[in-house]
Amino acid sequence: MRLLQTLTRLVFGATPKMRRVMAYWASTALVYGFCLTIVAHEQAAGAVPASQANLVTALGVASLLVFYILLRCAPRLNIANWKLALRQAQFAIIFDLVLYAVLDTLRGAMLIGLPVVIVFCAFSLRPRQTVVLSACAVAGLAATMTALVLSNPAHYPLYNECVYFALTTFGMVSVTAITGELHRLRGQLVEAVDTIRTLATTDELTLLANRRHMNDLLALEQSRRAASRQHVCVALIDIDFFKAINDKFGHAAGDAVLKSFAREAGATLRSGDTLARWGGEEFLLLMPDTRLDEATAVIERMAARIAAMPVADIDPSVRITFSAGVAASLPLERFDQAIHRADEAMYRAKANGRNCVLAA
Ligand SMILES: Nc1nc2c(ncn2[C@@H]2O[C@H](COP(=O)(O)OP(=O)(O)OP(=O)(O)O)[C@@H](O)[C@H]2O)c(=O)[nH]1
Repeated sequence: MRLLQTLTRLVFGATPKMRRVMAYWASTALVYGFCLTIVAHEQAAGAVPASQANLVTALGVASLLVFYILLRCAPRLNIANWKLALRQAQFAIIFDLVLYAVLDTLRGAMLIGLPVVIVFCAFSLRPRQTVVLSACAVAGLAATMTALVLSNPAHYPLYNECVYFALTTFGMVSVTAITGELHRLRGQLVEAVDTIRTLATTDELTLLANRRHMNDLLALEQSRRAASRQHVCVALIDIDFFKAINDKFGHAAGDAVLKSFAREAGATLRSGDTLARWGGEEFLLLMPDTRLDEATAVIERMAARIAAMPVADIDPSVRITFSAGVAASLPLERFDQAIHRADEAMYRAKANGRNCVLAA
């Protein structure tokens, strides 16, 4: 079982992205394999000369190997995915047309290969690139068919080739239009997922992380620190006399205070810290890799900045202060226990006259 896993990782790569790319390559290999089986069948039936059959077989196998190596090495060689997809598609179209010219009774089967190539490009090329690729494929088909009709009109009747050409062109136009639509819908889906992610993780008023997102971050931090055993601190921060601000200046002014608080408090934090709106005028601060004395210093610095913060809509003489409780999360302790101790410290800070930071 482990040997199979190692082999799979070796052949198809370790990352999900690489495995998806290799799954596309494997599908292409299947299609090539099918076409080369037809070539072998026609060679055995004497309809295709051995020299031509061997040449296209060697070309098909070599291209599969070259693209396999390029796709596997693309991240290291810094080659963009779409560039390789485009090259693969261009080669597949030429190979398909060569097979159409080389094969005899089953050559009509090759026509379905052209729309298949366009479908394969649906998620890697831009609509304009796909349109140009389709147009080139149709032009190539027209040139191949013309050459065949001119070289041997008895074997390649003009009427038959025209019917094949018209139907294939119709198929190509339809598939190209559908891939364009798919591309547009995919763009909309990516945007919608982004919006949903933002709505699900951000507090609408303050634009800080919301409580749900903070709970996810705490769970993530819990598993991370289980391995690292580093110091982590949490702090609960509650704005003082917030009800009085609402009552005196109105709810909109209260909202402005919350927004200003979030902006100014966020500006005092280090890159690894996360401040979330935990409830109405209460905030939870998560400080990874931080000792208790460092955490207390961070919050005191924040208090000084908040006290100096001007807020639109309220009397400039009113200073905003907060009370905070900070706790170090003990090794192997769940975060909710540390948050509970920070909460108790915060209530003591309130009872002590507010506008202070107390460690649990
Ligand atoms: N403007 C505004 N007010 C809010 C929001 N969420 C909660 N509040 C108000 O915040 C106030 C909190 O009041 P209290 O819990 O009594 O706390 P406080 O007045 O700050 O008193 P202490 O915490 O003891 O200093 C309540 O009046 C809530 O209605 C909000 O999003 N916007």
